[in-house]
Amino acid sequence: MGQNENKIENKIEKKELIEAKNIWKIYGGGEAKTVVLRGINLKIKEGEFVAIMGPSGCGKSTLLNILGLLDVPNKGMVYIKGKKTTMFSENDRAVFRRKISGFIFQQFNLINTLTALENVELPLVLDEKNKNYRIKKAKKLLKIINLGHRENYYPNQLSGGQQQRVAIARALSNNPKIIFADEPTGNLDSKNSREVMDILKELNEKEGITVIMVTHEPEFAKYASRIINMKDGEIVEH
Ligand SMILES: Nc1ncnc2c1ncn2[C@@H]1O[C@H](COP(=O)(O)OP(=O)(O)OP(=O)(O)O)[C@@H](O)[C@H]1O
Repeated sequence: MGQNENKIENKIEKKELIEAKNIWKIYGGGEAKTVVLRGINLKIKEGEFVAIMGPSGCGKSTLLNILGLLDVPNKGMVYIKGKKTTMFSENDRAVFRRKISGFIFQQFNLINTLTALENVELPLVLDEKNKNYRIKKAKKLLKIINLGHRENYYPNQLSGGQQQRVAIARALSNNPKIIFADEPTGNLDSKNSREVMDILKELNEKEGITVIMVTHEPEFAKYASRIINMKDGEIVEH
């Protein structure tokens, strides 16, 4: 088969990785009732880099958490590779979060009493990988993000940009297929932000990892292959 045909086949084979159908999220009741998501419909294919944008409070993080199975909607359905996630057991959801997904947050969420190396190793400890494998893998990942020389530093001895890179290495330790990033540059200056975005872009382009990222910043949304704009709990524009 020629190269062109191969390319076409790859295109056809790119499946729906995540589909959200009519997602509603409502907090509280009575006067305190807040409708955060109002019937969101969304499809994300394998290998996409999607940026979710919109004003503060419009429901971006809530949507990301629901797509990443960290949270559940009040109504509607999330499908992972066509499978209804309501059919997932609590264990299936945990496996999806631990083995298929990597999470990156604005606040880095590193453990301050663990070194950079130990932070990256942690998901592998939870995954019961042996010590040799863990250390080898964590060292390799720290090298990839150019922090090999800081493996024994604690988070408070690292700059914000370095901490976020450690958090990325940690998110990569389980070879995830999808990275969920919630304002990954929110606490970084523009130089460090660009570095983090370049890493995400490279992971997407070279490793084929699907990236779903919430951001405020149009400059960084441009790294994505698709931008989804939200307003008041709805998607207003793809
Ligand atoms: N646990 C909760 N209980 C009640 N309301 C909540 C809860 N979590 C979020 N909300 C509300 O849901 C709305 C959407 O929050 P969300 O964090 O998804 O917005 P966002 O678009 O990510 O905002 P930002 O850009 O400021 O992070 C907000 O009005 C928030 O106050």
